[in-house]
Amino acid sequence: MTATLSVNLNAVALLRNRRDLPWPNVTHLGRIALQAGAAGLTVHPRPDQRHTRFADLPELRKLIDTEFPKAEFNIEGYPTEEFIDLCLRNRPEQVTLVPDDPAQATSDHGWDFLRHGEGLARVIALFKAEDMRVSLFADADAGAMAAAKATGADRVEFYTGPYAAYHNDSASAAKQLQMLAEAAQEADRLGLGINAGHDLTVANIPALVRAVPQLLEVSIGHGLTADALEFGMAGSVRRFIAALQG
Ligand SMILES: CC(=O)[C@@H](O)[C@H](O)COP(=O)(O)O
Ligand SMILES: NCC(=O)COP(=O)(O)O
Repeated sequence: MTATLSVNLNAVALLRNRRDLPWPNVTHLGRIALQAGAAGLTVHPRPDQRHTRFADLPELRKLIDTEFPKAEFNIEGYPTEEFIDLCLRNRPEQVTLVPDDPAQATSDHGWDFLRHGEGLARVIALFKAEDMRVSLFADADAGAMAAAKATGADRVEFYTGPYAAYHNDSASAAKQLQMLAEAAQEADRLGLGINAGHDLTVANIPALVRAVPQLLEVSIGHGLTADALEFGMAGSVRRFIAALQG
């Protein structure tokens, strides 16, 4: 089964925020992405609202509900009270919990499931009681998958930054792919669904989907937005979907 594409709109929002002007329109770029075949939209509203703003979320929820009822909304973030409230108010199909400090420039590691498992389990139970699927941002570590499963999460999202970083070093990339493949096999054995994301591109996706055939969903923002500056949002969504087909 081909992994689905969820387009992360953070980079579009960052461009919008440069001026006090309503363009580029985040909701309309999301509409174009869904019209072009994306299966869903992702945002990671950070506490400082540096890119995606809290006010963007109800607009994206309304877009999916009224124009693309089969699409999914995926909200990513660290489970503060503010984030939990944002999710309860905007009711995403999927919540992806990420262990980011507010000061971080971007997401750059997965959860320490042994250290944070109990707290995660409480938040996960809350979201699942509201019929939201929960995914946990995870490093490619097969040995951590049992602790991830014990939290009650539905899926893990493997952090693909370390793989993507070696775009000019095939031996190191191969090692990262092996770690991803082994972690995915263990997650699958335990009944965890498998997502992936961070720094994915048209160039590095085919090897990833070959190494991780269990992949259900990729969420892509930075590389797709950069691609869209050249090919347009609709063209880039089609390019990334083709890359997912291997
Ligand atoms: C969790 C992850 O890797 C990305 O989803 C995240 O959205 C990146 O955040 P920025 O867009 O703020 O870099
Ligand atoms: N979860 C990954 C995501 O949503 C987007 O990451 P990136 O493609 O902006 O690096």
